[in-house]
Amino acid sequence: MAGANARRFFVGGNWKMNYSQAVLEKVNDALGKTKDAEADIVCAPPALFIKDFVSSKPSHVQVAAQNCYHAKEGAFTGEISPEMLKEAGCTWVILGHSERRTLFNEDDEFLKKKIDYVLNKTDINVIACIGETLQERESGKTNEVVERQVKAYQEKIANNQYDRVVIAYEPVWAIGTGKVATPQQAQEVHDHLRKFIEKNTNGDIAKKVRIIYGGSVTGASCKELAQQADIDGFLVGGASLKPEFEQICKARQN
Ligand SMILES: O=C[C@H](O)COP(=O)(O)O
Repeated sequence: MAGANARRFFVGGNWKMNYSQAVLEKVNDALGKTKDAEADIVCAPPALFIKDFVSSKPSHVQVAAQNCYHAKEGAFTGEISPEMLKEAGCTWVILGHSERRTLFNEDDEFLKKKIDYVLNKTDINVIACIGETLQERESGKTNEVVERQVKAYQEKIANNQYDRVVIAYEPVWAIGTGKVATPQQAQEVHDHLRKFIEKNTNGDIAKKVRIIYGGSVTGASCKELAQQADIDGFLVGGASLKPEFEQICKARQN
């Protein structure tokens, strides 16, 4: 596999359903100190507050939505289209987060429609999430599960669209639990995923595609994870709302 440095470090901050004026100010303060970070930094506020973030964030930070629907407009109560997100200032969207899969029953078939629409009808980029549950890991099914989830996305990603996609490996048992995967556990899955992507595409794409890790990443755990050959960044939940997000954005540097 290519050295990790061939791929630009990527750090996503998923605010989930958390927001207040004080949080916005705190996050912008931390982000203001990341101008020298050698990383793509992309934050995802709750949809209602995207515009507030767009008008207050530092210019080097990009904006993501946490979800979208696979149509431009219409009778889809409660949904938001990628076109609307773009108009609000988003250049990325998170798809298939485990909370969407588990709490809102989004399955691979549904997510295929979303990634297909976003990649082929808009120029928005995708953070495509995957990850196994604790039960799946304990019964030795991790690789099988992540392969199935990645394969579903891959059915809709053309070879020339991989630069618009970041794969986020987020073991469900590590999300919001404080139980971060060990660097070795994460590297093992990332390496497996890269080889799997290569099998379905080619070596060039596999070398270039970014695979990031998510699940209880903190300022304390980010450094060793960032040193792993196939970990190209992070998708951060809780810590993306704290001053330590600066440290996470610079995990490869310090
Ligand atoms: O999207 C982010 C992940 O769900 C990780 O969340 P966490 O860092 O709070 O565990």
